[in-house]
Amino acid sequence: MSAPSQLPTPLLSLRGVHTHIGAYHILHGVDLQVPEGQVTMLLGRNGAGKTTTLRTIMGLWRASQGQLLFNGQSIEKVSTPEIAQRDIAYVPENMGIFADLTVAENLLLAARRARHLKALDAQRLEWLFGLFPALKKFWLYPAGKLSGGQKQMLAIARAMIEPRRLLLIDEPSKGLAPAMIRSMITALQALKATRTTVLLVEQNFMVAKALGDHVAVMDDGRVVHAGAMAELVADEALQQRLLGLSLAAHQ
Ligand SMILES: Nc1ncnc2c1ncn2[C@@H]1O[C@H](COP(=O)(O)OP(=O)(O)OP(=O)(O)O)[C@@H](O)[C@H]1O
Repeated sequence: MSAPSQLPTPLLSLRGVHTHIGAYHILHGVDLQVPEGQVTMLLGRNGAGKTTTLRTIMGLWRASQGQLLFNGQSIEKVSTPEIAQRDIAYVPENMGIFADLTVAENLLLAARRARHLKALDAQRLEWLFGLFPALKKFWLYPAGKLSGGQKQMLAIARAMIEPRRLLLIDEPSKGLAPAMIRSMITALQALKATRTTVLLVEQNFMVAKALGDHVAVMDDGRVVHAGAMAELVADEALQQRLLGLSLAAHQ
C-alpha cells in the first residue's frame, strides 16, 4: 500500500472496517480518511467494495469489526436515520428518487427543514436551477418521466437542497452521455466550491480527475492506495497498476 500523503483533519475516518453481507465477507479491513471541506474520490474495479463502503458508512450494512468516526464520534452502532440526522446525505447508485412524485415533491421530501414548497430556501433553489435547468423546466412533472441523466441530476439536487456536512455519492456519471457527464461535472464543481465534504464513488477517471482533491483506490474489499488525486493523475504507471487504465482514459 502506498503511503498516504499529509491530509487535513478528517471529517470521516474508517479504521479496519469489515463488513459481511450474509455469509459473504465483503470488506476486509477498510482504512479511509475523508478530509473536511474537500472531495475524496473512491475508485476501483467493479466489485471492489465501493458501494458496500458507502452503505456501511450509512449503517445500511453493519460493520462486523472496525471503527467509523464521523466528526469525532463513533457511528458504527448508530441507526441510519440518526446518521442522516447528523448531516450525512447519501445518493445511491439507483438514485433513490420517487418516480410517481413530481420533481418539486422529490426536492421537498429531501428538505428536512421545509414542509411545503414555499418554505424551501428560495436562493438555494435558484442556485440549484442554475446548475440543473431541467429541474426548473420539469418542476411539476413526475420524476419518473425524466431522462436517466435528469433523474441523476434530481438525485444529486435532493442531496444539495440543504447544506450538509458530508455527501456520499455513488457513480453519478454511470450510464450518462458525454454532454450530460460534462453538466454533471460542472454541477459537482459548484458543490465543491461551497467547501462541502464529499466522498464520491466513480468508475470514470475523467470525472475523478476533474473533481478529486484526494483519492482512495479499493481492491478486493480494501483500500490499496490513498493519496492526492494530482499524484495519481501525474503517474500513468500507477493508474495502470491500480486501475488498469490506459491512455484512453485521458481522452
Ligand atoms: N447484497 C449482496 N449480497 C451478496 N453479495 C453482495 C451484495 N452486494 C454486493 N455484494 C458483493 O460484494 C462485492 C462488492 O460489491 P460492491 O457493490 O460494494 O462493489 P463496487 O466496488 O461498488 O462495484 P460496482 O462498481 O460494480 O458497483 C461484490 O463481490 C458483490 O458481488
